[in-house]
This record gives sequence, C-alpha cells and structure tokens, in this order.
Amino acid sequence: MEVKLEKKDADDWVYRGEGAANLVLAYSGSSPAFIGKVMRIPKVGRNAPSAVVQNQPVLTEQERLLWKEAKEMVASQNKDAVERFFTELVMGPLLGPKYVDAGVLVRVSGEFLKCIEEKVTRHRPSLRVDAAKVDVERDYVVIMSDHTVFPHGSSKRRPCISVEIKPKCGFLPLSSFIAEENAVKKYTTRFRMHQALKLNNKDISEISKYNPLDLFSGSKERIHKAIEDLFATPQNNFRVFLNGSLILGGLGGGTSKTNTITKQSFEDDLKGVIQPTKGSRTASFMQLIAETVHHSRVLDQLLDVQKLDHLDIEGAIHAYYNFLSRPCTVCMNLNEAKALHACKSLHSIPMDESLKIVKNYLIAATAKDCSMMISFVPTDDVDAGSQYSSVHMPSTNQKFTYKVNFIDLDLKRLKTIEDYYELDQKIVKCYSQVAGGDHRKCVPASTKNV
Ligand SMILES: O=P(O)(O)O[C@@H]1[C@@H](OP(=O)(O)O)[C@H](OP(=O)(O)O)[C@H](O)[C@H](OP(=O)(O)O)[C@H]1OP(=O)(O)O
Ligand SMILES: Nc1ncnc2c1ncn2[C@@H]1O[C@H](COP(=O)(O)OP(=O)(O)OP(=O)(O)O)[C@@H](O)[C@H]1O
Ligand SMILES: [Zn+2]
Repeated sequence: MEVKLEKKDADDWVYRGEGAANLVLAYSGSSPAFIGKVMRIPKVGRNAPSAVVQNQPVLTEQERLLWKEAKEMVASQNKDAVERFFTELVMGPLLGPKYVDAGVLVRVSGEFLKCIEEKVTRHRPSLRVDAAKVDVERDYVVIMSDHTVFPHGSSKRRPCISVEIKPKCGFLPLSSFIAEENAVKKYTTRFRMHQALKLNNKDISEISKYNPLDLFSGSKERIHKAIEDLFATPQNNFRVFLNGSLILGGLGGGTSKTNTITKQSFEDDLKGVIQPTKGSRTASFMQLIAETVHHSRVLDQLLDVQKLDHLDIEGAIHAYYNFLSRPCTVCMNLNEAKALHACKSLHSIPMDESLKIVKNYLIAATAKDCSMMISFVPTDDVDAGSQYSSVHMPSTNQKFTYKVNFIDLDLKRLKTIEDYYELDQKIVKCYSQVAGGDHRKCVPASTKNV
C-alpha cells in the first residue's frame, strides 16, 4: 500500500536546512521506514504561483528533445518525478551512481505541508522566509538518506562527523568565444569575481578566502589550503555536522567569517571525535578532510562534468538561440566584427550540435552548483568487505571510515540560459570596476597561471 504522510506525521520532521529552491527536514520519529532519512520539499516564491501546473507537460517541447535519452524523465507527468529521474538517469552515470542518491517519492497531503510550513518558519533565516515558502500544492516530496549520519546499524553508535562543501566552478574557461573585454574570466575564477558582486549587493559581508582551483587541484597541500579558507569564511560553501546537528556554518544559508568564539566552540565540539597527539582538534580535522578529498579523487569526476561547459556561456548562448530557432539577441547587440566571429562559426552548426552544446552546458551548470557531503566515523578495525573506504590520520593515529555523496543535483531549466548570460555579464562588469581596470591585482596568487 502506498504511504501517504498526513498532518499527524508533521511532528516527526525537524528543520535541517535549505537552499534557494528546497527545504530539508530530518526524521526524528520511530518509524523504521524513515529513520536515517531526510525529506526535501520544493519551495515557491512568496508571490509566485505554485510550480505545479495541472494538466500541462512539465518539460517544454525543446526540453523533451534535450533529455530524450532519459526516457522515464521525459515520460513523467509529475514535476517531482522529472527532477528525480534527472538526478538518477543523467547525473548518476556521470558522477558515479554510488555517490548519487536520487531518493524516492513519497505522497503527502496538503495539510501535512501546511503544518510543516508553520512549524519550520521560526527556524528559517529571515531572508529565506521573505523569499519563499513551502509549495503546499505538491503531492509528493523526495525522501533520501540523511548524509550527515551513517546508515542505521552500520556505525556501532560511534559519533559521526560530516562536512558539506559547495565547491562551485573548479576551472578557468579557455573558450575563444569569450569577448576580449571579458578576458579577465580566463585568469580569475568565477567564484572570486562573483564575490565582488555579492559584496557590492551586500549579500555577503566580506570576501571569501576560498579559491575553488585549490580544492580541485589534486594537490594535498592546496586542498588543505582550500579547507582552511572555507573554514575561515564558510559563507554557503562549508558546513560541519556532528551526529546530524550543525556545528559550523550557516543553517539554511550563508554565514560570515569564523570568529574566535565560533572557533573555540568548534574545537570543543570535536572532543569526542578527534584525538590529536599534538596540535588542535580543528587542525587535525581539516587535515582529515583534505586527506579524504585527495584520497577519494571524487572531485576529479565532478570537474570533468563541470568541464562539459567548454564554450563558456558566451559561446553556449548562440547555440541556445539556434536550438530554439530564435534570432540571437546577443549577436544583435554585438558590433559587426565581433558578431561575424560568433555568428559565422556557431550559428551555422547543425541542430544536433547546438542541442549537444546546450545539454552539456545545463549538465555542467548542475555540477557547478551541487554540494558534496563527506561523513566520517572513527573506526579501529578495517572490515575488508565494507562498502566504505577508510583513511588513516597520522596526526591523531586514528582511522576513519568515510562515505561521500553529492547532493542538490537538480535539473537547470532551459530558459535559465538567458539569465546565466545576463548574470555573467553583470559579474564581469562589477569585478572589472572593483579591480579598477587592473584585474590581476584582484587575483589571489594561487589562481595565476593555473
Ligand atoms: O548562479 P550562482 O553561481 O550564483 O549559483 C546559484 C547559487 O548561488 P551561490 O553563488 O552558490 O551562492 C544559489 O545558492 P544560494 O541561494 O545563494 O544559497 C542557488 O544554488 C542557485 O540555484 P537555483 O536557482 O536554486 O537552481 C544557483 O543558481 P544556478 O546558477 O546554479 O542556477
Ligand atoms: N541528503 C541529505 N542529507 C543531509 N543533509 C541534506 C541532504 N540534502 C540536503 N541537505 C541539507 O539541506 C540543505 C539544503 O539542501 P539543498 O542544497 O538540496 O537545497 P537547494 O535549495 O536545492 O539548494 P540551492 O540553493 O543550491 O539550490 C543542504 O545545504 C544540506 O545542509
Ligand atoms: Zn549569436
């Protein structure tokens, strides 16, 4: 019989966090079917209608063409099923199915969702509350494993510490379609440039020290530096959970830089988990994360998927207009010489090539926005038959079993390509103004010549 969550079940779910699009709750009840699970509920803008449109296909005709190989996705009539199939059928094979948990759909009543909306509001950051609310028109939510804990029974009641990293784009574009006046993009990370716009818009209070190129570098030292920088300025890129409770970073959004009080309380929280022979627990924990990111090589795969965007938005936008058979508004606004360059080569390619460029661009956009969760439990034995890997920490002489999962592998809609182009131009413009024309003085040493 199909399970349906009703109003009475709402008390068993507690606020865990949220991003721009979804609210996440963890299960605190006693039903074996939900222990160790989280629920992900889509949100809707305060004044926007529900994203669920009755009796209309979820995907546009062009999107159905784009994703035609994912047959179940294209055939689904339900928005939640379309998104779930995208994660499973498109992102799963690219990133490795063992790192991707698309979850299952569970039916919910409108009353259940209304109750959840009421009970979580006081835990949510006010900016998120003002922007969006639970979409109570949904019939389904996704239930998936809680990646801040190990599956029930497998951790022998040992403490579980997990880290969530939103790495963002890990490479510098090389595309010849990048306009000359935007050449700064070829030697400054998108993350760094976006920081300038975010600061300007007061979305953040200070520039993050984090450089994605360090995290994706494959060098243990640079990965370690990236972790230290994420720890110093977590924003919405870094969180740490102990047994499912947040101990560092912003709940439901970003946070400002880590101060002395936060550092001390974090150090205290690590007491039952990290036993250093010398130095602080925090330093050993950062080493553990760096060692694991390096050892697992899981970011290599993510980087390959991000690099499916090989033309940059300044190239992909032309293929997008080809694919929609619409006049290219970008070429219309370019001066003749530049338009000629872009139009000639891209507006004359076959339709299936345009489709491929657009499709790969959207897949890469998902890979640039997802997060990675790594969970650790201390262990004294290494079970050779275990499905998990393990890592040894010389500084604590401890062994940890770990698992890695990607989360937030959501479908990016076709129409967002126009927004991506606009935002890209805005970011470069703002960064160029801040840098006062001398871009290189804004580039951190480790991004130069990479
Ligand atoms: O465009 P970006 O790089 O700012 O990414 C957006 C994220 O901003 P960030 O810079 O990570 O703080 C943004 O995150 P926040 O809301 O800032 O936490 C969302 O992840 C957004 O995705 P979507 O609109 O929910 O599908 C993200 O939008 P997409 O570009 O991935 O569609
Ligand atoms: N499977 C999971 N296990 C544990 N925690 C999770 C899980 N999925 C999500 N979370 C928590 O909930 C938060 C919000 O989830 P998610 O990133 O999927 O939201 P989103 O709205 O899609 O994000 P974005 O703003 O990037 O679009 C995450 O940052 C993470 O802390
Ligand atoms: Zn064009």
